[in-house]
This record gives sequence, structure tokens and C-alpha cells, in this order.
Amino acid sequence: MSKQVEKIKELIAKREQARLGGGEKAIEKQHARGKYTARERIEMLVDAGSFEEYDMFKLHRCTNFGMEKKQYLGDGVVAGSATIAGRLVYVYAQDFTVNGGSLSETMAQKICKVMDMAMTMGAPVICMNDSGGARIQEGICALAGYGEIFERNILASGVIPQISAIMGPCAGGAVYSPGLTDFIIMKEQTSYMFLTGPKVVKTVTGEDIDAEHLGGASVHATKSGVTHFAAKTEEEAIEMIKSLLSYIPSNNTEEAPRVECTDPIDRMDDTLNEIIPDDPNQAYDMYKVIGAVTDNGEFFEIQPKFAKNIITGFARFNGQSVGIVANQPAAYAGVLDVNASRKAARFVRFCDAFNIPIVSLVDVPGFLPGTGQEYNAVILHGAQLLYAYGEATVPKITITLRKSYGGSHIVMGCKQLRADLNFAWPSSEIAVMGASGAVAVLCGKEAKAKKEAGEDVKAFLAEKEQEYTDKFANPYQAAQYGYIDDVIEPRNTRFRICRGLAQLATKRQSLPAKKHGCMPM
Ligand SMILES: CCC(=O)SCCNC(=O)CCNC(=O)[C@H](O)C(C)(C)COP(=O)(O)OP(=O)(O)OC[C@H]1O[C@@H](n2cnc3c(N)ncnc32)[C@H](O)[C@@H]1OP(=O)(O)O
Repeated sequence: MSKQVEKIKELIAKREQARLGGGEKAIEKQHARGKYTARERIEMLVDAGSFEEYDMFKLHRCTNFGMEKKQYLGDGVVAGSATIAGRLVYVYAQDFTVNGGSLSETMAQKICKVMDMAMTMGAPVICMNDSGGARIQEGICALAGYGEIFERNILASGVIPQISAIMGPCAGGAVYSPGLTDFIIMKEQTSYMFLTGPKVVKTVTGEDIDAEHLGGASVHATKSGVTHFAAKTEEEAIEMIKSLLSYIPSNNTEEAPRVECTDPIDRMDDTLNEIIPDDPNQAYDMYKVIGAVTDNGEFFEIQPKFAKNIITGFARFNGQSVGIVANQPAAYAGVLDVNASRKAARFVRFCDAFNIPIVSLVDVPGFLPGTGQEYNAVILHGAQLLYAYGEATVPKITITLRKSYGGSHIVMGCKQLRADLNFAWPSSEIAVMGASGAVAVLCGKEAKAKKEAGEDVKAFLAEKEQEYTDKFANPYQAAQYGYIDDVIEPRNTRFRICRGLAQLATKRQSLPAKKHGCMPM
């Protein structure tokens, strides 16, 4: 055997060793926990044979607490480039079989390398988390490593899409990397995210809580809104990443991939002409409207279980990717509150950063009143949504279906927030507030006097409410001032959106020169 062939054999052996991560026993343990390894996850995610791994032979340099004996080729992260549906992506997966996937200085260098390449190439970064956090034996060097990653997350924000899948532990300051990315997907039961674990919580606050209830997928998908998706299996989590990528561009200078449209753009849906109930206080399901207007009724929802009173997600019109923001009358009457505002604001900002037009479907009775909201800064969170809409320069089409009252009317993509096309259904009511509230303010004194005089106050109020309804519970006052561009037949909504998007394809709009705005937070 020649020396060269010997060296090649050595290389192959080293590669095989590196591919074993923390070793066969550790892999068995990982599988026994119901988890895939880092390499298996990458293999499931990317196009077959497309993964090009970097730094497979990199080693940590720590000698504290016997770390010199815990050396594994590549250390605790597998990183490189690949393609998904033929599009370039950069990917890294923390390897729990190697020192619990804990982050060393060396691992941070590997991660930063792929993040830097992703920025240079203008390609998304996908991270799969499964780690015990900063490697304790490395002290400040591990913390510095996180600092390097966070800074890159921040600089990449709004330039390339960043997606985090949480497949295992993600605790302490480590949560801030996924927290800085655009989308988080959590695997149910095996993953959790929290700043301080159950033991510390018990010591500091006395609260008795387990990891799942403190920071599991179910908590973050429904209560905190930290995660955008909860997946039952790792396979499902990976499919979600692929679907998500199909709707978004690779970077902020590109458009989202356009797909061939098999659904006629002028398809009318007669059910929409009957969907609004006669009783203005009766709910209907906004998902039915979304399904009736989008290409093939498809909708990829973001944060489906959080703040259900507002719906956010991606769909396509004539093959073009759009972001949909829709009030949901079937959940708390579609009212805006703290969580709905921040959910929608974040989504609108993502769409704007990545050139994805926004279609808003409005049926909003107002902001939720009360101390619960005011004490939690509904003013600031509502302002966030207002800010996001007002700042967005992508094509914006707003359809008012029914109610659009007061401050919430302004917030939800009104004309003055530079929406390009504002359409209203004939059933829409665009006013400062609903009839009963308005009459109580306008005619309260008169009603009181009538009551004292023994007159029929109920009839008086009903008459005034009717007068108010006749004047304001329609789209024509707004249309009269040009604040609504057209009143449209509901069944024709799909066509009007498709035609509108085609018209707005060349939209160019800018913001005043500034370092950055001071968005209310
Ligand atoms: C930016 C600031 C931060 O990251 S602060 C967060 C610091 N990290 C933490 O507090 C979590 C520490 N780790 C843990 O609590 C547990 O290891 C968790 C993650 C819950 C996993 O538990 P379990 O599934 O039972 O695995 P295990 O403890 O046997 O760990 C497997 C091997 O990994 C190691 N490991 C884990 N975390 C770290 C770490 N942060 N630094 C160094 N090593 C770590 C464990 O020691 C264990 O190693 P070995 O297999 O015994 O050689």
C-alpha cells in the first residue's frame, strides 16, 4: 500500500470516527431518549447528498476539569452548507452526544463560520438546538462564544432568514440565540426553553414546577408565544422548516420563490356572499374566508395556538407568497389585545423585511379594555402593531369584512398607514365605535332626562342607535372620502387581491433616512 493510499485510509477512518460524535453508547442513549442525533437531523432536513460539512476535525482546547480526556472530532456541533428544495442553506445542529452539546469556544467558532458564510452568500441559517448550554469547564470562553453568536444573530436579522428548531434542552442565556431568530419550532415533550430551570425556580421563588410546565413546547406555543410552532415529532418539525422556507426568500434582496398557480385567479366563491351573520355580534370563522380566497385554499399558519384572536401566516395568490394578518371573530370576537398585537407586529415586520406583501382581513371591534390589558402595556404593544404596519413598505392590501372600529381600525392597515389598496365588503362598518357605545356617549344626558320625565328611554335609544347604524354601519362614508378604494362583492375577493398584487408588483416606497426608528417595546 502506497503512503498516499495509507493516508487516504486514515482520512476515511477519521471521518467515520467524527461521524460517531460522542460514540455508539452515547448515540444509543440519545435514541433511547426518543431523539435523533445531530447528523440524522441534518440528513432528514436537507436534499439527499447535498450536505457539505465544515470543521469535522476541529477540537476544543480546554484542559480544565479533565476536559483534555473528553475530546471528540468536530466537538459538539455539526455544521455546514446544503440545499433544501434546491436552494442553498447553512445549517448547524448541536450534538448532545458530545458533552451534552454544551457550547465550547471551538463550537462557537464553527457556528460563527457558517453564519458568516450564510450572510456572505445571502442564504438562510437553520439551527437545531440540543444542548446543555455554555460549557461549564470553559467559563468565560464559552460565554464569549455565545456573545459572538448573538451578535451575528442580531446583524443577520432582517438580512437572511434565521430559523431555530429546539429538539432538546435550551436553557439559560443560550435561549437568546433562538430568541433572536425569526422563527422557532419546538419539539413537544423532549425540548424546553427557560432562563432558569425548575431547581433554581424552586430555590428563588419557592414555586414547584417541572421542566415541561415551565418551558415546554406546550407552554411556549400557547402562553408565552416564544415558539411559533410545536411539533409532535422531529420529522414533523423538519417538515415545518421545509414548508416555511418555501414561502420566504433566501435574503432581503430577493423575492420569495414563486410557484405555478393551478387555481384560477378569477375563481369566485359564493359562500363568501353569505358568510357574514345578520347579527353583528355573531361570530363566523375567518379560516373559512382565508381558505376561500388563497391558492387552492392553502394556508401555512404561524403561531396557530397563541393569541387566537388574530391569525397570521403565509399563503399564495397566483403563486406569489404573501403574509396574511386576519382578525378572528370566532376568538374573543377578534378583539386586539397585548398578545394579538405583538404576534401580528412581529409577523408584519418579518414580511416587510423580506419583501413579502401583506394582505389584511379586518373584522375588529376594538382593543380589549381593562386593567389586565392596561397594566400589561397594551398601549405600547398596540403601538408596535401600528408601527409595524406604518413602517412596512411592501405592497399592502386591506380588506374590511365587517367591523373596523376606532383605534383598531387605524392599526389594522388603514389607508393613512400607507396601505396601497383598501377594499371593503358591503357588510363593513367603519366607525369610531359600535352603535350602543356611541349612543351612550352622545345621548346619555338626553336619555337620563327622558327617564326622569317618565318617557320610553329604550325606544329613544333604539331610535338613536338605528340613526347611528344607518349613518356609520357601512363602508360608504369611508368610500366617500377615498379612504376605501372600492366596495367589493365578497365572492370576488380572491380576484381583487390577485389583481391588486399584480398591480403593486413594482411598488417602490422608502422611509426617511435614519439610523433606525425607536419602535415602542
Ligand atoms: C449562556 C449561558 C448559559 O448557557 S447558562 C446554562 C448553563 N447550563 C445549564 O445550566 C444546564 C446544565 N446541564 C444540565 O442541567 C443537564 O445536563 C441537562 C441539560 C438538563 C441534560 O440532562 P441529562 O439529559 O440528564 O444529561 P446529563 O446531565 O447526563 O448530560 C450529558 C453530558 O453532558 C454534560 N453537560 C451537560 N451540560 C453541560 C454543560 N453546560 N457544560 C458541560 N457539560 C455539560 C454532562 O456533564 C454529561 O457529561 P458526561 O456524559 O457525564 O461526560
